[in-house]
Amino acid sequence: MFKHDFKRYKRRLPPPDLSEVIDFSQDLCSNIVTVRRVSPICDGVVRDSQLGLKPIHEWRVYELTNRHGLLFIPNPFTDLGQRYWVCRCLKDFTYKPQKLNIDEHGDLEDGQRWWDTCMKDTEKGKALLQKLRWVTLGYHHNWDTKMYSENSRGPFPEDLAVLCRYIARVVGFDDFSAEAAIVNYYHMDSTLSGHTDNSEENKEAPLFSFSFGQSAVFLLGGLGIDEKPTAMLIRSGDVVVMSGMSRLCYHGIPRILSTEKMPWDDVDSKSECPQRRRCDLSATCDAEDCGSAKGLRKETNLATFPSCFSSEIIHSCAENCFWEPFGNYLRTSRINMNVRQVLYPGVISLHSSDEL
Ligand SMILES: O=C(O)CCC(=O)C(=O)O
Ligand SMILES: [Fe+2]
Repeated sequence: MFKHDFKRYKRRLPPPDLSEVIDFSQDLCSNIVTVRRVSPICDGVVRDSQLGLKPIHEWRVYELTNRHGLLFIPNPFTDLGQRYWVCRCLKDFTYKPQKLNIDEHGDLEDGQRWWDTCMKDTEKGKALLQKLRWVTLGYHHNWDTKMYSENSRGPFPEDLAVLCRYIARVVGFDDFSAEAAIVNYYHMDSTLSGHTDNSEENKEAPLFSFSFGQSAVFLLGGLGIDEKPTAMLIRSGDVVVMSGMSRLCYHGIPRILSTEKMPWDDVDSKSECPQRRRCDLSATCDAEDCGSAKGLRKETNLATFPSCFSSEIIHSCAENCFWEPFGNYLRTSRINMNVRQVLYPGVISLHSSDEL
């Protein structure tokens, strides 16, 4: 059943019927029996820092009633918050010590950075932009053995760990610790076939999935491959939490859907930077009417971000001329940050046999 639906949504011609795909951006009414609304926990979690997220009382949190523990939070991010993570995924998570799928291709010299090389406006740069498919952070996922190892563990970005810890507390998980992530980069024809994520020693901890850019059809099946999956539409900014029983369920992405309008397009269209120059990281655009300025600069108050967030990125990504290449990338791409806890609470390393 999973494979059958996967093929149906993947099909190009005739295009699939999307009427059964749950769209959480609509106010869901009670005729969708498979979804219930749950309350985010504000008490004790509210703090001055908003981390590029909307205030918690504005969040909606849904749970699938047929797959307990599958939580869906339609875009809790501010526009600046989304831009921040997109810049981190494209500019900062894409060089050593992170692992990239293109590491073995020999396209990048030692020390050369993927995003900088892609932005050089050369044929090679353009081709390289399309080649990046995944990056691993923290404990690097080994695609062959499907095992993590102490020998293949890098630092986990503190800002991403803080974001996950915050969202985890709002949905009732007090001791989540982000230790591994796969960042997936999809183009319009990309798919991710049905799989379960069970490489983690601790399979009880939830998994957090953040998506930016083009939309996607997300299928969540049962523990086995034969159950009919539930189809959900994931839009830019949406957060999916796989916890409880849903943590080990089959899931996959049969289709990327092109989205006419991105959350930040309103800001963009009103506000092309008149200087048409790229603000570099060390200088924010000083053009008075750089449109970015109006809506997004207001959000760059560093008091609302913990110090582990990059203040350079916070300030730069509010500027449209800095943001432009990132926004362009997203017009035909989707980015998904898939974050897992690997170890049980209180455990500091894996007890794998290769360490003994
Ligand atoms: O792209 C997604 O939404 C899902 C990615 C995923 O399932 C994974 O990385 O294991
Ligand atoms: Fe997965």
